[in-house]
Amino acid sequence: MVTELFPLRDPQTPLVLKNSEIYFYQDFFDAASAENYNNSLHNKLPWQQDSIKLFGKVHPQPRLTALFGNNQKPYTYSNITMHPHPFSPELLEIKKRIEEETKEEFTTCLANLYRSGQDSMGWHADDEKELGRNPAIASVSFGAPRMFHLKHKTDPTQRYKIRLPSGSLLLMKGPTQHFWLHQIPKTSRPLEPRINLTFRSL
Ligand SMILES: O=C(O)CCC(=O)C(=O)O
Ligand SMILES: [Fe+2]
Repeated sequence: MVTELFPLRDPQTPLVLKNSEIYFYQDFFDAASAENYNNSLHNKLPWQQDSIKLFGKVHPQPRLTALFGNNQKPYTYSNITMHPHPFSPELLEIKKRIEEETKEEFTTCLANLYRSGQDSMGWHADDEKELGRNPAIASVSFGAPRMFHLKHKTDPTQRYKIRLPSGSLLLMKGPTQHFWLHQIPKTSRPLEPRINLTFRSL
């Protein structure tokens, strides 16, 4: 059974999931700013489509991506190595807002563009070595709402989903990546594109 989670009244209170520290701000950006960011990031970011190797076969990734950083460090996940572009003023503005709220500092942003409900991201944890132990990952969403699924790595009773609307911020920190996997599943509902920015520190 997958239990749907809803925002808490106070976004500075962590969600009640064991072995995790997850915060959810449903309206981190107001509707007008979220709409502006959605349009402008869609048009301006240098989107690319990499290929991934799954069970020995090469597939185009089911979404577009772009990496930004304030250092030159490449980021490797799922056998893909990405090299960062410099941050645009707009991405820096978003990063600053998130850093002020979360009291975390980020060096790197992975941008994901889900062109339709057919684009997705499979189960994974953001546990790459270069992120260090107990990484803070701040994830903002613009455009069509999508379901974000969480499942505990060793306790099969622990499965949740949370709807990420435009302008929301999800912050995962502490032991979360050690104990939990997350995914954005495909959906057959016709959907507009969605942009997700995940801020990390490398
Ligand atoms: O699109 C999302 O909300 C999730 C993105 C994600 O998990 C990632 O980039 O590692
Ligand atoms: Fe992730």
